[in-house]
Formats: sequence, structure tokens, C-alpha cells
Amino acid sequence: MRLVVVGAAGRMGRMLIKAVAETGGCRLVGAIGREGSTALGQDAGVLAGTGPLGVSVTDDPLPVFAQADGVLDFTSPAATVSFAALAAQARIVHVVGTTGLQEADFTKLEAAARHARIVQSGNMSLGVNLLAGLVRKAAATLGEDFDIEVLEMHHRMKVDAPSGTALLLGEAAAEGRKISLKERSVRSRDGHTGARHPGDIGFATLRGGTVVGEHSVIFAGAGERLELSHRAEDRGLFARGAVKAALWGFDKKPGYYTMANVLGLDRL
Ligand SMILES: NC(=O)C1=CN([C@@H]2O[C@H](COP(=O)(O)OP(=O)(O)OC[C@H]3O[C@@H](n4cnc5c(N)ncnc54)[C@H](OP(=O)(O)O)[C@@H]3O)[C@@H](O)[C@H]2O)C=CC1
Ligand SMILES: O=C(O)C1=N[C@H](C(=O)O)C[C@H](O)C1
Repeated sequence: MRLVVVGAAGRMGRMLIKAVAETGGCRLVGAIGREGSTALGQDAGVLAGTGPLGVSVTDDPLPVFAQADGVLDFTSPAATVSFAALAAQARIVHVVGTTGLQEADFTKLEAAARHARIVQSGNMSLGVNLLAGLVRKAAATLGEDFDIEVLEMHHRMKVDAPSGTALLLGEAAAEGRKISLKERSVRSRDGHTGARHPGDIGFATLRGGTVVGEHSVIFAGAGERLELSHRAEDRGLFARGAVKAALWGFDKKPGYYTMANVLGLDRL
């Protein structure tokens, strides 16, 4: 499968280049950087530390997408929305790992999925997607007597909060409870907040150091507490998940898919 990595100079971009180079059946055919980036013109393999791959980083995605079967995208919401339109034009697979997407962005991705095969997830790891299934089940089983709080910690450079994974886990809990996350989520608390409303789903965000990604969903009841957690130890995990998603999407019809579809966890 011929793959393009966009955001090639980023933390995830470099991991993705390495994962493509190390996966049988895949070939890197393009690497896209932002206009003006110092990475432009560099060999993508050298940038990623794998040794030369004969693919130079460019800021012109159109001709590159035209020669590809799929694009791996961990960039920013605005960039992802514009790459989705190009992926739709080229009728290719678009794997979206970018987080911080807003409702209007999702609407645009869904429109692009009429022609592209979009696989989008706030977390591409097997562990987190399995965790989401367990959270859904726990939320359905425990009911409103148990307060749900989602806690996450990431490195100091992360720009969005709550993390895409925290929101994915919050959605799973809301599905289990058969409530709307949008209506029941509490994203921050400060000052005299009053007592907790039964049935709310709370989020707490920690940022610091080099933490790759840690998430816990806490079910706090009267006299007992259940905690379901995941710790990512290496970004390569997400990159390998993204390559797996691209390979899975290769022979699928245009549409909007998630990592749960890729991993066969959608009925969990
Ligand atoms: N779903 C998942 O499993 C995971 C998701 N993520 C998400 O992936 C995203 C990226 O994370 P991370 O790699 O740490 O962030 P970085 O900031 O290190 O990387 C983002 C890269 O995208 C580039 N970029 C932004 N806009 C454009 C554009 N228009 N054209 C080309 N390149 C562009 C940036 O360029 P420049 O530096 O020049 O601005 C940068 O190199 C985040 O949203 C993060 O939350 C991260 C890990 C796992
Ligand atoms: O920005 C990151 O680093 C990560 N982002 C994703 C998120 O927002 O959940 C996934 C992972 O936790 C790392």
C-alpha cells in the first residue's frame, strides 16, 4: 500500500514514517510538511531516524495524494479538514489521529467520507479501544449511583484538552448510561461549584514532562471505587495502529470508520 505521512516533522509524523518503513506491504510515497517548515526538502527517513528512504518532505500535497492509496494524518484540526477534502478528491484512505476536532470539523470529515475511506480515532491503540468497551459495560452495569470521572495526563507540549482519548472514553461511558455526553459532561471545576450533580461525567486534565498518555476512568460509589486505566509507554504504539488502520481501509467502501471497526471491537 502506498502511504503518505502529513505533518511529517511532528512527534507523531516521525513515528509514522518509521512505522510505514518497518511494515511489510507498505511503502512511503510522500511526506508533507507545513509551508515554510525547516523539514522541507529533507529525506523523510533521515528526519525519522530510519536512514534515507528516497522521499523528500514537500509542502504540496495534491500531486502526492494523487499517487497514493492512503494518508496518515496526526496534525491539527484545520489541517486535517483540508487534507480530508484532498483525500476525498483522490478517493484514498484517510487515517485521522488528530485530536481537538470540533463538531464543525466532524461534519466536514463526514462529508469527505462520501468519497474517502476515513478511519478516525482519538486513540489508535488496541488497549484504549478495548478499555472503551469495558467502560461502556461498567457504566451500563453500575448505573447512576456511581459517579464517573475521566482523568488524563500528557506531556507538556500537548495543545488540546480534554484529550481525544478522554473524550472517547467519556463517550463510551455515556453510551453505557444511555445519556448524551454533550449534555452531561463537566470539563472543569473552579471555585464554589456546589455539590456534584448525579449522572454527570467529569473530566480532569494534567499536563507535564514527557508523559506519552495516561487515562483512568473512575467509577466512585458509596464505599467503593472501580478504576479502569491505560498507560501508553511509547508513541510507536499509535503509529503502528494507524498503519494497521490504513491497511484495513484499503479494500473498504467510502465511509466513516473508527478504530473499533478496524480492531473488531465495535460490538463489545
Ligand atoms: N489518535 C492517536 O492515537 C493520537 C493522536 N495524537 C494527536 O496527533 C496530533 C499531533 O500530535 P503530535 O505529533 O504530538 O504534535 P506535533 O505538534 O509534534 O505535530 C503536528 C505536526 O503537524 C504539522 N502541521 C500542522 N499543520 C500542518 C499543515 N497544514 N500541513 C502540514 N503539516 C502541518 C505541524 O507542523 P509545524 O510543526 O510546522 O506546526 C507538526 O509538525 C495531535 O492532535 C495529537 O493529540 C497524538 C498521538 C496519538
Ligand atoms: O497528544 C498526544 O500526545 C496524544 N494525543 C491523543 C489524545 O488526545 O488522546 C492520544 C494519546 O493519548 C497521545
